Amino acid sequence: MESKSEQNEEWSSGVWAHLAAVRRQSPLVQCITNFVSMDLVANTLLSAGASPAMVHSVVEVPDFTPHIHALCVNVGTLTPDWLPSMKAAAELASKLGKPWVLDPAAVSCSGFRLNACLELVGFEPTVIKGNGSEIIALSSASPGQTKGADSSHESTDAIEAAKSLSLSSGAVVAVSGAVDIVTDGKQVIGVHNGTKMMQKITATGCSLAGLIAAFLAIDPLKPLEATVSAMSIFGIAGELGEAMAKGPASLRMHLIDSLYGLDETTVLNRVNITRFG
Ligand SMILES: Nc1ncnc2c1ncn2[C@@H]1O[C@H](COP(=O)(O)OP(=O)(O)OP(=O)(O)O)[C@@H](O)[C@H]1O
Ligand SMILES: Cc1ncsc1CCO
Ligand SMILES: [Mg+2]
Repeated sequence: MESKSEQNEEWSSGVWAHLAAVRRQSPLVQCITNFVSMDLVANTLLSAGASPAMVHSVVEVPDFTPHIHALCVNVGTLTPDWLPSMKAAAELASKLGKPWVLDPAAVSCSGFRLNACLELVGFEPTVIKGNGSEIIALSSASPGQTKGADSSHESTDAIEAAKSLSLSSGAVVAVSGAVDIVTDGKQVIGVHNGTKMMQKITATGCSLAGLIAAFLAIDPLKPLEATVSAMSIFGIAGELGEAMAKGPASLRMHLIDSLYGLDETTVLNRVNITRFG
């Protein structure tokens, strides 16, 4: 049986290899994301070495989506006129075998949003990334209590919901929080990187979903590993950023700078990943 630190060492080299591949290959990531998050998602992707494109219109999907390497769909500010482009892009990405991420942001806000997310799950996302409350609501297909975009659950409260959603949808399910949880329905991995203050910057979860899409683009056959790597890298950037920050606004800036400047030694030293169960 491998020790915890041996397991962590194995993960670390994979995490660095994934970031290096994103920087080398600069995958094109189409993002249909909410108004709050567009800027931070795009800047996160650029700092990681990927190429973001916020292409939203349904009329552009047939021309553009065939050229992308991955797609991220986020329903955070959903209105009825946005849903057709999300569905069209998701359907085409799936048909063309391109990885895509669904972020069911604030899914509990309304029946409209919950139904939209359930429809999008039908287009077979590669990864579903939400916070604890979002994953619990989507997994049970019932809204429960809502705090809007914020979570009222710990990510670890959502482990069973995440496993069940993964088995029913075929997607890898990622739950962000103090410990980021990633599961394919069988394995459950915990990523312990990150810092509490990241919750105080709006759209860090949305940016993480975009980053996961970039990591899927460079390792599409290993969605669990690519997702774990993206979560660890984003968390490490947050940890380094916090050391320079005075509060959330400067953490936002330092997080982006830290992501841009990450080197191999820092990544290998800071990755903190364990298996659950
Ligand atoms: N208590 C915590 N300790 C460490 N890291 C945290 C903590 N809470 C959140 N994070 C990190 O913050 C990032 C965003 O996660 P969070 O769960 O807040 O997303 P979210 O609710 O979807 O955010 P948003 O909807 O604003 O985009 C993740 O990288 C996560 O690991
Ligand atoms: C604050 C907020 N409201 C809808 S989406 C969003 C960004 C974080 O999900
Ligand atoms: Mg979110």
